Amino acid sequence: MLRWLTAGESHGQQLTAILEGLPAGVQVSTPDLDVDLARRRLGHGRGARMSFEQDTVSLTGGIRHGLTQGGPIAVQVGNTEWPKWQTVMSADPVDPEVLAGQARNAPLTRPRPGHADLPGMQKYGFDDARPVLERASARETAARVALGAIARAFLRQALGVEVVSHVVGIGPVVVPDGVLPGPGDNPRIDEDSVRCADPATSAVMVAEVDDARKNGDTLGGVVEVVVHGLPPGLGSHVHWDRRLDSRLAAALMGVQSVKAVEVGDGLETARRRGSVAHDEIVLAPGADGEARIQRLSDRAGGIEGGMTNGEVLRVRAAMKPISTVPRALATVDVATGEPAVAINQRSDACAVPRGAVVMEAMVALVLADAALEKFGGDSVAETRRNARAYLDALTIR
Ligand SMILES: Cc1cc2nc3c(=O)[nH]c(=O)nc-3n(C[C@H](O)[C@H](O)[C@H](O)COP(=O)(O)O)c2cc1C
Ligand SMILES: C=C(O[C@@H]1CC(C(=O)O)=C[C@@H](OP(=O)(O)O)[C@H]1O)C(=O)O
Repeated sequence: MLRWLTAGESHGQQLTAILEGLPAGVQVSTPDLDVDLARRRLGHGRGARMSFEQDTVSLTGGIRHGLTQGGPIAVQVGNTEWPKWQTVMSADPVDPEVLAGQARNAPLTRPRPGHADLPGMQKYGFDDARPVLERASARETAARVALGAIARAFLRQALGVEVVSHVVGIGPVVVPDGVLPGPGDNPRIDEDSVRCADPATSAVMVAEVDDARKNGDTLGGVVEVVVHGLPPGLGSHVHWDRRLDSRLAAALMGVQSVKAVEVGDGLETARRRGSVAHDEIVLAPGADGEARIQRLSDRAGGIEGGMTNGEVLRVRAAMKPISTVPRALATVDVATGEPAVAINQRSDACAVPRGAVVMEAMVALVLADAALEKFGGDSVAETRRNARAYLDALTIR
């Protein structure tokens, strides 16, 4: 079983993440994590912080000379702004007079509709939104992306699996049907400022973000994660919490701002008749010339009965618009009980392109867990052997 946890606040010293259960021998080092962390900072519509945040990453446990050792892997991602926040975010008590002189420490009492501020204050008994927004912030996704890079390395080395993503919608602008990134397409898609695989739609998305920003507004959208090279049989039909689709949905829904998850053609499938909703099975010659099982379509998004079916996996996550709206929304000042406008500090205008990289990380972590459940292995070589033996033994393939 693969387990992972993150800790740390948006303006704290650093984020910390632990990944436990990965086999030994996975080749991964700091530059691999840097690549994905840098991808997560990009995107038209990003806020000011993403232009200067460095995401200084350190691997502090579980990896030696570029290879995993089989023990828990510890990762730290430093926050560039820590020097400015070290008094306000100090773990240890600070002299109240020193704190009183810190403008940054002024209580935030005008909760933002759509953010965690108000329910978090009510639940944890705070009269200041600071402790809530510090942990609710999607800053935490930097830690998940660092772990996702490790899971990605494992999937690639053990199974030849590639996880890619693209933005399929920003606000009302959506890509045409049929745009599907191939296994090596991430670098090309990363070059597009909204991570859209269709250049014509990308230009309209950029204009939409510019228009929202000009009008003091924010946008959400939809990302699709596409996974190539998965064997059939990851996940299971036998119990709800072993289904791969339920595990993917929980992981994606657990990303800040995600409001819906769709597997394959999802909602559209519900509107179709059965005769045109499923993926018919045929025998056709494979690369080696032998007859192999193939599908005439991939409407299911590569999952049937809670298991991978050997086709390309496609999952979508819908992100709501950023809740720190510059044209600030109505709220109540919880200190005075008077009507007010919500807190509005610097913020992303649209985080969908960055969100796509986070979704990749979550999908990679869930798939690495499912692959280890199916194939086991204390070394990546053992996982690889087990997977090969399983595939070779399939009577129907
Ligand atoms: C990558 C990413 C970046 C985000 N950036 C911001 C931001 O700059 N400002 C903001 O108010 N919300 C931002 N959000 C969304 C908030 O974290 C989210 O609205 C908050 O957690 C409450 O949403 P929830 O109810 O879905 O958890 C971002 C989300 C993601 C995934
Ligand atoms: C810091 C990140 O995203 C942050 C997510 C976020 C939120 O409310 O979710 C609010 C903003 O934080 P700040 O006000 O410090 O700029 C974003 O920048 C990051 O992704 O690394």
